[in-house]
Amino acid sequence: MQLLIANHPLISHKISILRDMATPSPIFRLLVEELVTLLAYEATRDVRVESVEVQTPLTTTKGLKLSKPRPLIVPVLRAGLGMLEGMTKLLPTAEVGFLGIKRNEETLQPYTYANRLPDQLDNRQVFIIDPMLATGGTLIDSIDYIFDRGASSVTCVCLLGAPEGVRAVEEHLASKWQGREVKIVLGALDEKLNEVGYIVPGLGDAGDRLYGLAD
Ligand SMILES: O=P(O)(O)OC[C@H]1O[C@H](OP(=O)(O)OP(=O)(O)O)[C@H](O)[C@@H]1O
Ligand SMILES: O=c1cc[nH]c(=O)[nH]1
Ligand SMILES: [Mg+2]
Repeated sequence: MQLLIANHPLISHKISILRDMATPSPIFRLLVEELVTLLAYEATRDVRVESVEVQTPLTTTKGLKLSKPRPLIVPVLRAGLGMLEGMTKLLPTAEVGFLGIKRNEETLQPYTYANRLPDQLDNRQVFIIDPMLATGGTLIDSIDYIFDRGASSVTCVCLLGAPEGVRAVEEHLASKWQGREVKIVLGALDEKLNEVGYIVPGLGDAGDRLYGLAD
């Protein structure tokens, strides 16, 4: 597993505003979208491409285009939906599949309430988007759904991660999916989880910050 933590002043600046509890939902949504576009630049570095010949007004030259099968973007509902627009801006030809996963706030166990993924993902490059990687349970289940369908690689784009969650994902991959290609791109690696499974310093509940209270 490859872990990539963005180290860029613009990203840190935008994340600091997200962390601020006074930032209202409309600004929060805008910043999430901007951040995803910045992180997606790094996350898509290994996207598969093939050569094409391009006719410019002056000559023909070699260029690149995204290979088929097209990449698949999977936002994990609800909070991951806030990252979809930013991601499709960079990968406009990608397909989109959906996973609805909510963790039980007492047990911290994830529960899947929606799954609209293609049955077959053979040889597909998949991008999971979810702002928060806390205990890692949600990401582990998401990765399992995708590798069970035959995908060749998974890149996870998250805004904030906790060391405990990154470790849990790494251990799971080593025990179940050794040799599969997984990259995690984080806007920031935070300090720890608190006693109720929230990322510290974090930004609170990403779904609530994006869309208001729904629990
Ligand atoms: O790493 P974990 O401990 O599994 O926690 C991370 C999950 O928690 C949040 O979703 P939540 O369950 O709050 O659902 P929501 O997006 O509907 O608010 C977040 O968007 C992740 O999906
Ligand atoms: O800090 C956290 C942890 C899980 N989910 C969130 O939205 N925030
Ligand atoms: Mg939530």
